[in-house]
Amino acid sequence: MRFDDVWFRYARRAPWTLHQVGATLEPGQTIVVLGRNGAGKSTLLQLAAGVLRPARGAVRDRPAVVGWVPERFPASQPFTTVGYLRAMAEVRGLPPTAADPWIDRLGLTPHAGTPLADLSKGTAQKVGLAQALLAPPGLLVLDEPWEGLDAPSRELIPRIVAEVTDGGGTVLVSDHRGEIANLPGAHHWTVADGTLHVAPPPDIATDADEVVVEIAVPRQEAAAAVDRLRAAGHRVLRIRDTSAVRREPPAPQHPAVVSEKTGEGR
Ligand SMILES: Nc1ncnc2c1ncn2[C@@H]1O[C@H](COP(=O)(O)OP(=O)(O)OP(=O)(O)O)[C@@H](O)[C@H]1O
Repeated sequence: MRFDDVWFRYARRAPWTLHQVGATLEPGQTIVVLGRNGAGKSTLLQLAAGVLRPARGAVRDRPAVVGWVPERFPASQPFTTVGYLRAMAEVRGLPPTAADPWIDRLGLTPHAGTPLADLSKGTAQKVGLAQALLAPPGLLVLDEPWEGLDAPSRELIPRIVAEVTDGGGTVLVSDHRGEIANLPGAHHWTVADGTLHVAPPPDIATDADEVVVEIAVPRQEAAAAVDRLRAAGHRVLRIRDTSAVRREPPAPQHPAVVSEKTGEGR
């Protein structure tokens, strides 16, 4: 997918919010969008998701399934949590019960019968996250997904991001809270002065007494391996699924988990 010389403004005579945006998003990539308040991060994400349309240029080759989590989930809809998510599953062409695993995983079960309008901000955000994940997204767009979430839910975000990219999806996420450190290997895009600046993933920073050990594990064991490594005090720096990036057919490939022993029990 790519931004092909995209220009956008909110009104005909208004100054351009974004101009001359050109960038490519590859399958399997995580891209973190940085920038000061009002720089245009949300605007860029909405253009990526197809919520906004460019005034000039185009967003090309957008994946068929887009998961879009806005900064504020619009909770003023006449549904309960379970009613909304099951209806969204049907909109996606799925059985209504496809919503149930996400209700469970995101800790929404106690709120299943609660009207959306009565949910706390964090719980409403989780409903927004669940609806975006009902069908595996080829593009997942997360606008400040950590906002309002409790600590256990915040820890879920990097894991969900890794699952989407491991499956060959692309994740575009904005971040002004510095949670970016939890998405190792992500590309950094910065929006400033109405334009987009693209940078490759920063080099892995290591302490003088550390080494990087690359290991490969079966795909279905990757999440458990990451959990075990972290529990043992290692830093997991990057999860790479080269098969997904190259669009090769699913087979017994081996995603690499890069781990560092800190020696300090971090
Ligand atoms: N619906 C709108 N109508 C008019 N102007 C808008 C609209 N939404 C955003 N803007 C303006 O466009 C600019 C970019 O806003 P945007 O929300 O994309 O920035 P942001 O980087 O996401 O900011 P924040 O971190 O505060 O969410 C800002 O000047 C904002 O006021």
